[in-house]
Amino acid sequence: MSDQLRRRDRLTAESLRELAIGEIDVIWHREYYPPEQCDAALPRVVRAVDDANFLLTKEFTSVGTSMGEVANGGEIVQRYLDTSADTTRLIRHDVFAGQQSPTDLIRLDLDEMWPYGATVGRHDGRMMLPGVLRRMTPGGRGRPHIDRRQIPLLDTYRLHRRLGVNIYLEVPEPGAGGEIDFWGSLSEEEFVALKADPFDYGIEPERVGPPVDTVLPGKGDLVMFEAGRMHGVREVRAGCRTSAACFVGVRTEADPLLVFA
Ligand SMILES: O=C(O)CCC(=O)C(=O)O
Ligand SMILES: [Fe+2]
Repeated sequence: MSDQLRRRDRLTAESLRELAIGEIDVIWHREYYPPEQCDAALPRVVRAVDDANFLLTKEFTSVGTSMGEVANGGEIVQRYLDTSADTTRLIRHDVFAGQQSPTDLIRLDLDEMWPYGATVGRHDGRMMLPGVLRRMTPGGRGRPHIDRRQIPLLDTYRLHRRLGVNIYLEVPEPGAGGEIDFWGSLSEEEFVALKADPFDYGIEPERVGPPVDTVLPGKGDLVMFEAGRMHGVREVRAGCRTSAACFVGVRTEADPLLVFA
């Protein structure tokens, strides 16, 4: 029996439904976002990421205060809600000026593909951040982690699943790192128990054994997966890895999908 992930190679209404109910594990849609548009936007993306002030980790940088930073609740939740609209305008109008951003494109597709549409997550009448831009430079990586559903800001939604959505604007040469690794099942509680520091987002790869499957995304590719399955990004050894990302919260099939980042 193989532990390999069950994949689809197009984002369609059907593959989205399969991923949302756990019949498949990954949608890897090559060149979902046109590679020439990646190249056109990249200089402004890099500038925005360089100007950002991201606190979660030194392993990558990100534009906007993101959900990962508010996983433990506290005062930063207000900053998250206070900055989400400005960050969204910055990404849409300054960074992707005159060009559709990957996270706007995915929101439209999800809204049209899901039977009850997709909407930005809200909290106390304010919008969550619907997308981020992320960058890893040489030495950057994402240690194995689970993106939890049971965190203060998401609790009231009682999500069944939390899907990670990434569109890659720039990738290292093959062989230079940046692969996404996936591990087998581990519950949120088991993951939290494994973490040495509750405020750290992930754990050291040495502690979790070999992955069950790996994806090496190319420029423009969309990779969408159940983020409740432990995953991580291998160290970038040369070149840079830049992505637009969000999460999709799944409730029942009759509820709109929720987009947040
Ligand atoms: O950058 C990636 O490929 C994966 C990022 C990640 O951890 C996620 O989307 O949850
Ligand atoms: Fe993640």
